[in-house]
Amino acid sequence: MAAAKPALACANPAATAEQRAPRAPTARCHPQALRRTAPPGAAHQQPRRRPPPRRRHMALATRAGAAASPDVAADISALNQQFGIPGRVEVVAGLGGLPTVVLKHACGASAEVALYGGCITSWKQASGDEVLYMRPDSLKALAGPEPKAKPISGGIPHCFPQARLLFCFLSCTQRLSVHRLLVLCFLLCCGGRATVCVCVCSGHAAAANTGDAPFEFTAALHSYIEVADVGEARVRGLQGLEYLDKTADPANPVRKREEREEVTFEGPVDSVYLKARDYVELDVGTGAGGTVTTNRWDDVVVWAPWTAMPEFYRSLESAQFSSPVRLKPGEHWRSQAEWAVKDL
Ligand SMILES: O=P(O)(O)OC[C@H]1O[C@@H](O)[C@H](O)[C@@H](O)[C@@H]1O
Repeated sequence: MAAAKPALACANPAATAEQRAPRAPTARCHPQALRRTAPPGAAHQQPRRRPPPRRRHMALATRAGAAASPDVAADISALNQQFGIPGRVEVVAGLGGLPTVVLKHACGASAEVALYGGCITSWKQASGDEVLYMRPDSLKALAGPEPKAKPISGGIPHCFPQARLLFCFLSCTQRLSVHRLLVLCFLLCCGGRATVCVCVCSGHAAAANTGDAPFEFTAALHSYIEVADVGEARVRGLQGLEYLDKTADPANPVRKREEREEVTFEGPVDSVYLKARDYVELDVGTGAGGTVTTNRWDDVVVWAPWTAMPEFYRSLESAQFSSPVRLKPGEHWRSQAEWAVKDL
């Protein structure tokens, strides 16, 4: 699994010494990304050995408000009888004190999911390196009083009508027997009904119309990926696609065709690539990067704000934007996105 490799650092043995060495800090680099840059040689180290995991699992139908109660621990323990996944799950007070589910795989990779919006707020590689970016302004907003007025911006928010402002329910568990990944399902009820499944390196989104009228929506997995060097970051896999350029005026996007093999960032970018391929990669500027493989998401959004603040992240999203999903009563929709960190 890609998660076993050092995050966002070049681990390609064939790379030159210059390519393998961490890049010198530049004024345009985000400090967090720099701290994560692997030291020379680290790319070849084996992930730290960890003690055998305790087998603990997650609660069925756990209410967000009860997430930290002793009952939850009991539920988790009971579920351990049912599933034999190599890892453990904990419910903690996460960002802004929000109830957050932590999934830890035996290989060392982990993910954190805030029940507020079902937002994935952290995804760490086996090496401990964080892949996702959390916006500092978002963290400040989360520290405010309830009810939350703003969604979490950062990590991987689930864009679905109203979903980012709702607390979700931890709904069920399942085991992927082939990959033996930890999987959690979060249930968001809003208009229709959406289920978001998260495992350590992939996500499923599903929606069902449980009402008695047709239901239409757009949706996205709005993944924020932190980059080490914005000047070196590039996205591949978009050449030849039509896209809506929303940079100048989001309400009146300009339709264009992408001629570049690699999309680079010299200023703000806000583009919706239409009918995109199911594989895109973001080279973060270290010779490695994040890849997204999708199933049944039509579009890809590349969004890079260019603010006065030194926020160097890129949002590479799987989206259903150009053709809204229309569900009749009783119908359902399902899609999948899988993220990985690879040498590119
Ligand atoms: O809601 P957030 O996380 O602040 O992100 C907003 C941005 O999300 C992007 O998906 C859109 O393309 C941008 O137009 C928009 O500004």
